[in-house]
Amino acid sequence: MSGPAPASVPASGDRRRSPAPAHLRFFHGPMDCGKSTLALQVDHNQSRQGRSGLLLTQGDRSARPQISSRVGLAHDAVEVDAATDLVLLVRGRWAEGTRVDYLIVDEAQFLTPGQVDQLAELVDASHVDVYAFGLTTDFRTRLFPGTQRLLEVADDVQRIQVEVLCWCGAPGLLNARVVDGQMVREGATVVVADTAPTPVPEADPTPGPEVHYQVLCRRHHVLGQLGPTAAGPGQLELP
Ligand SMILES: Nc1ncnc2c1ncn2[C@@H]1O[C@H](COP(=O)(O)OP(=O)(O)O)[C@@H](O)[C@H]1O
Ligand SMILES: Cc1cn([C@H]2C[C@H](O)[C@@H](COP(=O)(O)O)O2)c(=O)[nH]c1=O
Repeated sequence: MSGPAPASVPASGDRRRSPAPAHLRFFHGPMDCGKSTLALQVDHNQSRQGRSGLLLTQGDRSARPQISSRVGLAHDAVEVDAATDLVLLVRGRWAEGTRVDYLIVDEAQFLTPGQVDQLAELVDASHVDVYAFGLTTDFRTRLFPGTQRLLEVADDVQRIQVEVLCWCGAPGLLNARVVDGQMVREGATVVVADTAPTPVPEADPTPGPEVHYQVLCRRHHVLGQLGPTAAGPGQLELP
């Protein structure tokens, strides 16, 4: 057999570091539920065991090639896009002599279904553990294609337990896209933005529409009600 050694197996063939079968694990939830934080915690715990990981992201909120969490943690990551072949990416690391025992994949909702199948191939054929973190649904409450494929093929699927609260206090599971203060239901599936309004730079003479996201409970997502903070205190009736 030719070609580089599988990612998780050191050149010596010593499998002691990875005795259990590899898994594809998917953690999902709405925006702001702690996905990136958990991704960095998993990486921290795995690397403390002497395992070597590769972190992947696309369109991180920091606008940099990194995984960043609102808790304040951040770690450099490889920026991927829809054209990235994830098997080739990992094989490239092997070819450089870098071990890859596990992958941390943030913003996994943006993966194509084919890329999710590549992750499954890395698990099954090369014993790479994959930890993927992503949004459950888009602003229209529909599964992202990458999320759907992960739900179909992952060995283990967990909804993240940290509750994000709607403005009314109920658990918020759905993401609203807010454009210039109005909740919208039409538009491109992917519009990278944060949950807080982005300040428009004073020097910018032609600012585009201001886009941010807000997590709502199902009732207020259906009603399209962003709550008193969005409309100004006291302007909307409380439920
Ligand atoms: N100042 C803070 N102190 C404690 N926790 C915080 C703070 N700011 C944000 N968080 C936590 O960070 C979570 C968001 O984490 P993050 O990993 O950025 O979310 P996601 O990747 O799902 O959008 C919030 O739900 C909240 O629990
Ligand atoms: C709902 C929704 C979100 N997005 C974008 C917005 C953010 O850039 C990311 C999610 O970031 P987080 O780490 O979960 O906070 O996804 C999008 O493009 N389309 C959507 O419908």
